[in-house]
Amino acid sequence: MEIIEKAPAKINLGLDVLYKRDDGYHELEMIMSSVDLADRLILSPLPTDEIIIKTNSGFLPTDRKNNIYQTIEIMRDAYQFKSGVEVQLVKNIPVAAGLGGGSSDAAATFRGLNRLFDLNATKQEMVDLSIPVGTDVPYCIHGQTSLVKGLGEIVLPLTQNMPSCWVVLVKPKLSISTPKVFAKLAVDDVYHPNIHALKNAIEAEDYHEMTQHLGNSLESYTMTKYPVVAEIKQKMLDFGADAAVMSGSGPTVLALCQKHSRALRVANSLKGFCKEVYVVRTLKS
Ligand SMILES: C[C@@](CO)(OP(=O)(O)O)[C@H](O)COP(=O)(O)OP(=O)(O)OC[C@H]1O[C@@H](n2ccc(N)nc2=O)[C@H](O)[C@@H]1O
Ligand SMILES: Nc1ncnc2c1ncn2[C@@H]1O[C@H](COP(=O)(O)OP(=O)(O)O)[C@@H](O)[C@H]1O
Repeated sequence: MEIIEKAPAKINLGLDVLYKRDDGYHELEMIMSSVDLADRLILSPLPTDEIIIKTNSGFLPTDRKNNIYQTIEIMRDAYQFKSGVEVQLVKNIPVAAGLGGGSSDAAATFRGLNRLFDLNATKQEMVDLSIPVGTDVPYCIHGQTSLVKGLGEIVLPLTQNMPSCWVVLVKPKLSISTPKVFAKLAVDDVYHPNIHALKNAIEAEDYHEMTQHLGNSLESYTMTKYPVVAEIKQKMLDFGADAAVMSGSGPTVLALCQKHSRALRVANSLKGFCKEVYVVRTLKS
């Protein structure tokens, strides 16, 4: 028996860093949504108790460092099934891009194991178990446009999906260290996007108003350190995107376009500049 699960990329339409907590982490308030750029996982049971991960990506660990591996161990512990599992991961989401690929793979593994072994786990039970795997996993288990708070463990689905549109994703060839970004952030000085206006615009299904409120507190530090990120955003706007913002801790920048022709124009204009350019759609839950 085989189970196939899709693991869509997440985007941060809004990311506000509220303050630095006593434990050193930063309290966040975010609006997250998902797009149809997705990894694919094929899960099957094994006669032994092994966990085997096979992937087309040369860069990923296939041992306990992989979020999929950790998820299988956590679910096996919680639901006491003995069987081993093989997961074939078809990686389409760029790694370490601010698109939550690893977290989405973990969420797909929770869903897939639930189906494969008839575990009857509720969404909330999976969310509770997922927190140690990664801060974006609870959102990825919910999977619909949400207000996300804390470090990512509080997920409040909005009453509406984000208005449907085209999303252009551009990832420069850069690796950005998330710990470094947070460590260097001047918290008292960051830009605070208006997350509540963004939430209200989405819930009112007002595309134009939504585009006015995209924003990311981490953007200005990253753009100063890596000017190419600012250049990508500016080019997207110059070529007619309705709005553009960096996703998560970057370096991917996303642009929203209502018209497909406009999205193609933005994408084509950036292809000579960056190798990794994707034109995708928003997802409906
Ligand atoms: C910024 C976000 C938003 O979706 O997205 P991505 O860029 O990963 O997509 C996430 O909160 C990224 O969380 P996560 O992916 O868990 O970050 P990690 O790499 O584990 O974080 C490493 C380090 O960054 C700092 N950190 C991280 C998250 C947070 N809310 N406050 C922090 O101060 C901590 O020092 C932590 O040890
Ligand atoms: N299944 C997985 N897919 C992607 N990355 C993974 C996975 N499991 C563990 N990782 C590790 O997690 C790190 C962050 O990956 P990813 O989720 O793609 O980034 P981001 O949080 O920026 O969106 C990578 O350095 C990678 O080695």
